[in-house]
Amino acid sequence: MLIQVENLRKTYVTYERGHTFKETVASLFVRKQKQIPAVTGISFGIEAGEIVGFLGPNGAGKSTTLKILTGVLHPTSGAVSVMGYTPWRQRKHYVRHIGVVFGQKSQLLWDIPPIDAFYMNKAIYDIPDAEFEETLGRMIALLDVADVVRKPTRQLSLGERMKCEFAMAMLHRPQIVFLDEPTIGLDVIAKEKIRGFIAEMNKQGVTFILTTHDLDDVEQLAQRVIVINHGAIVFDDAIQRLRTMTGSSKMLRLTAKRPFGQSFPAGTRLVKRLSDYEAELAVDTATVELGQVIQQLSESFGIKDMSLEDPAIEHVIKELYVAQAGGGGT
Ligand SMILES: Nc1ncnc2c1ncn2[C@@H]1O[C@H](COP(=O)(O)OP(=O)(O)OP(=O)(O)O)[C@@H](O)[C@H]1O
Repeated sequence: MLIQVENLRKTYVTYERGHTFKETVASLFVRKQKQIPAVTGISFGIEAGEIVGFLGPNGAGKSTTLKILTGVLHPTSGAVSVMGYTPWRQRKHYVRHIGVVFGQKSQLLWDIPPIDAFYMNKAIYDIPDAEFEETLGRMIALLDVADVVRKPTRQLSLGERMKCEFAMAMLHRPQIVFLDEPTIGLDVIAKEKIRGFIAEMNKQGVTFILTTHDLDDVEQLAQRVIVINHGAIVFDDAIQRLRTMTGSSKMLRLTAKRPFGQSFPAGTRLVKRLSDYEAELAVDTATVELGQVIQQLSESFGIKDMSLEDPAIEHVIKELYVAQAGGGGT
């Protein structure tokens, strides 16, 4: 196992200042402690070569987990082993094996071109000349940034800068790369380019752990998803399993020849009636055969047009969040 996390907890401790002037002055003398349980005992393992997506609503504890895994934050309790390292204890040696890209925080230097920052990293990581030139050439070609890397960073578009952030993160050939919202704010084309790059690096053996609010990132990249809510894991499995969690495993959009009546075939649920002739049905393929449903629909209403889709993953995720909000923590 490349990454092993056991019962990880992080409780932030902050001090209340009070709202009024009097309370603020009083808080200088007697500080009232406030505990924020950001991660409440999570465990998981990640194998080499995986791409794992971390999903969860705002404040769920994703960044906190990622910060602990990259060694910048100490947990309150629990154990983490990444390639045999305890990230926050052996940070100096550990960081040579990992890469980090934060969509909201640049690793490049604003006033100098990325290429100069790359050479600074070469020195920091002590990368041999030949290895560095080879990796740099490969990254520049893959990301198509030959001209871009020579312009001052502050002149770059967000998409160009993100490509350079990725190039920089890969120069010391990390085996694991942590990504925090890597496609945030990017246009469709830039997103595709970045996702293509991640997939290519993964083919070459790099393990990726990414947090994102963009479900397309997850759908296109991750084989596995860990959903975290209120600091606890509420789902950890293959992305395909997420789709089937709502029970209805196929969405059927139908345009009929005759107007719909009141009843639809058993094993289907009317999701949306778009008109007298158009409707969206959820088909529970665990209890009824799809072919049978289609035949019944054809007999009852006639089929003018029809499409079949998996349920939107967004829908499943929303249900997971809601279920947790009602059920409290684990
Ligand atoms: N330095 C800190 N001090 C106190 N509380 C913090 C600190 N950092 C995060 N928190 C709190 O811990 C909880 C988890 O935050 P975290 O940033 O890990 O969530 P997240 O899942 O990454 O959210 P987002 O999607 O909004 O980035 C939140 O309630 C947050 O307010």
